[in-house]
Amino acid sequence: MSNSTVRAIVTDIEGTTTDINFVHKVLFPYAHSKLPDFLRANADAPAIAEQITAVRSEMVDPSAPLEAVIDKLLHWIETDQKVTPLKALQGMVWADGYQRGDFKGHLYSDVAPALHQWKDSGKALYVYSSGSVQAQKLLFGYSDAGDLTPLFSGYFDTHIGHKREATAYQRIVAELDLPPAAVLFLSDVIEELDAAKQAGMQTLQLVREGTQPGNTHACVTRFDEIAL
Ligand SMILES: CSCCC(=O)C(=O)COP(=O)(O)O
Ligand SMILES: [Mg+2]
Repeated sequence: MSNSTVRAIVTDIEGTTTDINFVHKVLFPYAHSKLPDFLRANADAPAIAEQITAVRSEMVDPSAPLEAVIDKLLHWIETDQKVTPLKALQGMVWADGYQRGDFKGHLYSDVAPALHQWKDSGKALYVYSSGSVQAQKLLFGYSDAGDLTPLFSGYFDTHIGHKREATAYQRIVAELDLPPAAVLFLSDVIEELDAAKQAGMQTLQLVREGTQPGNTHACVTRFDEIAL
């Protein structure tokens, strides 16, 4: 694929830059095991109390005890719910894991060279993931290709909207202050690509191992197949 009209690239993480197995078999189990004690120890810290309040607002009983809040969060992890307060708390717990060297952020081997090349050729790079902005910065900051955060001009999470809704992409494009057609969105998930296309963005599906290709968006299997 060759396209010189692209001025900015917005990339998804899970299934696009990063193996789904890293997210589901390393990050989610780590959060599942550490979150209960993290919350018990830090529930009164303002940044954490704010997220606990946000979880309670999603529960039938808004004054549910902390242990019920923990059970709710563990259920959301087990069922891969993209709920904003869960994502914020996961980011806080993963910070400790990255800093201790328990794991590094997985990137497919083609990702870092392509990001460097696109940045060097004047493209602005952004991330849009359901993981919190903190979690995104950690994954790219402690990645197995080194600290890639200087390459990115910005990060978006579910505070801007949900990834299957066109309004989220309209807001992203407005923040980038570019025409939608000058922005390329990369993802493995057809519903996300459909929403981005509805907002006027260019789209490209990453078909990594195990991804089902669709037929409504152009596809590549690796970042080095994308010539911009
Ligand atoms: C930012 S790393 C953790 C990813 C995550 O929590 C997640 O739910 C994956 O979401 P994505 O939008 O990247 O598919
Ligand atoms: Mg994805």
